[in-house]
Amino acid sequence: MSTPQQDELRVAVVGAGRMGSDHVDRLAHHTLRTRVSAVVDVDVERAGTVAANAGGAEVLSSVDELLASGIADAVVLATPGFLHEEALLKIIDAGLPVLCEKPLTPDPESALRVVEAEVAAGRQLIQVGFMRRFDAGYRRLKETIDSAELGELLMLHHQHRNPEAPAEFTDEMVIHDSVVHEFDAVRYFTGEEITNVSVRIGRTTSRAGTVRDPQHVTVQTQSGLLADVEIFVNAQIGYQVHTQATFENGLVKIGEGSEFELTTAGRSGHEIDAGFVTRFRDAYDLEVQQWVDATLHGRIDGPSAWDGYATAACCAAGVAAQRNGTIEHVELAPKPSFYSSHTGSPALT
Ligand SMILES: NC(=O)c1ccc[n+]([C@@H]2O[C@H](COP(=O)([O-])OP(=O)(O)OC[C@H]3O[C@@H](n4cnc5c(N)ncnc54)[C@H](O)[C@@H]3O)[C@@H](O)[C@H]2O)c1
Ligand SMILES: O[C@H]1[C@H](O)[C@@H](O)[C@H](O)[C@@H](O)[C@H]1O
Repeated sequence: MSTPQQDELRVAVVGAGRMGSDHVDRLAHHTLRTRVSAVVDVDVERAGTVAANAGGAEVLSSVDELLASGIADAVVLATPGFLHEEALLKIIDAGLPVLCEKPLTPDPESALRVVEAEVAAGRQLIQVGFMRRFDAGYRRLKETIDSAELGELLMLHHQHRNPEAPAEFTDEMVIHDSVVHEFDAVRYFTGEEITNVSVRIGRTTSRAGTVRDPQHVTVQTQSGLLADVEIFVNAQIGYQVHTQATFENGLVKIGEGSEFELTTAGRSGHEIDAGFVTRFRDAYDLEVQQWVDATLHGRIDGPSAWDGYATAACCAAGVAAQRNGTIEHVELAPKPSFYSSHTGSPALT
């Protein structure tokens, strides 16, 4: 377990797929005061290949084996979301801090069990991987909202476009895999809970496979603010995550800019990211560095298990709204006082 005296955090990465391998690379080569002590995957061959990029990391095949080994001070959990609950309960039991990729769990019942286990453990151990809170544009917009320099925030408009969804993507995953980020974003920007969710589905792209795509999601917060999301998971054009914020005295757009704008032979424009790994690279880097540093000091500063639970409750309402075509109320259990002083707003550095 980490102590304030420790100067290097030994991290085990569980799940060596797309996200886990990216985190191994980040921890091994782009993060200070840490090293990857183990890579854990049921596919040990994959774990071995990924561990080779983190010289000296052990290769293990299960969370049980990891916890018995004692070779990690903290865990990055990057297995598919439906496997998170079981792993998190074991990691909490072992008293290890964990950066859990989103979603905390895909449904509110299991998410609440995780929250209750953390409360019973008596200290915060979980940070959820809502990396957008570490994106420079997100942080600047949050500062603008909090400072009230443009007056009151009136509305938020989000566009979330993926180039294409995997074949196994479902309507439910549109909500709990993708829109979960906007549920967290709205809660982060406003500092309020979301009270209701509706989903409308109109024309569908011929490229959509088994999902209905795009979809239009609207949420409302405790004070009445409306926010909407165009979620389009087979948009073809690349990866885009934009937000427009409408204030009483102005408008802010984030995510649409570019450091590289090209004009040539009758065309002008900028490149579009191919995926989240590049669009949010700086945000993931900062997320992981701040998590390592906070963990070395025995703290969790980023999005909490409560944020994971509250967004899971929004997802349940969103899936019901998709199915019923109604405005669905978000049901939340009482918030334990345990989380009352935790804002989940990382320090603005
Ligand atoms: N923050 C983001 O932007 C972002 C982006 C992509 C994925 N994610 C999240 O990261 C998580 C992983 O997604 P991914 O796209 O990397 O998935 P993936 O399918 O590419 O990788 C998952 C890995 O977990 C391994 N695994 C499965 N069961 C296991 C078990 N019981 N123990 C150990 N390993 C096991 C698989 O073998 C695989 O290597 C998901 O929760 C996903 O929602 C987050
Ligand atoms: O799992 C991914 C990931 O969370 C991305 O950040 C999001 O943009 C995608 O829509 C989702 O499928």
